[in-house]
Amino acid sequence: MTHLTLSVPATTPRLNFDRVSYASRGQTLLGPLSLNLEGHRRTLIMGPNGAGKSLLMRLAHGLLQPTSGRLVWEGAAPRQAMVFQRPVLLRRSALANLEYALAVQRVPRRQRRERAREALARFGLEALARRPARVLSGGEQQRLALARAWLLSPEVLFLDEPTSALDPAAIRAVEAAIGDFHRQGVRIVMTSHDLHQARRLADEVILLHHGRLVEQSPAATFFDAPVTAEGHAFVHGELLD
Ligand SMILES: Nc1ncnc2c1ncn2[C@@H]1O[C@H](COP(=O)(O)OP(=O)(O)OP(=O)(O)O)[C@@H](O)[C@H]1O
Repeated sequence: MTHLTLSVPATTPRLNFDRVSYASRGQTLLGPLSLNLEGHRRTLIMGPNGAGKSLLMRLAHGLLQPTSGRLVWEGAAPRQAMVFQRPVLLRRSALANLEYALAVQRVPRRQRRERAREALARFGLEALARRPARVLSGGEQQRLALARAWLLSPEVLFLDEPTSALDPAAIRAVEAAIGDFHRQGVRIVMTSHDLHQARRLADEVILLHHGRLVEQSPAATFFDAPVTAEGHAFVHGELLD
């Protein structure tokens, strides 16, 4: 994977959750919660299964609308991309998947091939350009999804459990790519179950439990001296009930 030049933006977009909640069929699944996503950080959203991590991400990225409360970007909403646990890829080659993403962005046809190839090379996929995307391994598919996100030039990248189906080598490759995005100036918001991964990547941790915000702390605080009893239990691998 090629290394990227450093270009951290002077200002990072800030997203305010103001008493946001999300309900389905009369049942509140998330919130109400208030928090800010701010600064050029890597925020890891953690919590047990069903805590509401994916819902929080989907609300932040605008895929879901809150049932009450407000989500507000300070200033204009930034360019955003989202990477999912299992990438949704088209039934065509790796290269054609990226060319299609550029076509959707109305990039002129004559520029698409070169930019798509550049993105494949950046994520170490140039040898797989002609291979059908759906036969790529899980790790290769995830790198292709990251390459596709890269082509959107996001200011904020949301990642929902991007490595939970991958082996250690593929996890390392995806984590390295996330680090490159961040060094390039992209704000990272990511969900993970994995405490080791969070220790490697996080600048800040948000802990959810039963749809509630339990703790939002700098990573050093969260791992060394969590503020809440739930945070303490979570960091020590005890089950939250
Ligand atoms: N569209 C929906 N309709 C009804 N219930 C939903 C919907 N989406 C999520 N839920 C429920 O909301 C709760 C939170 O789901 P969410 O996917 O955010 O959890 P999570 O923390 O990401 O869990 P996991 O770690 O298992 O992925 C779960 O109980 C889930 O079943």
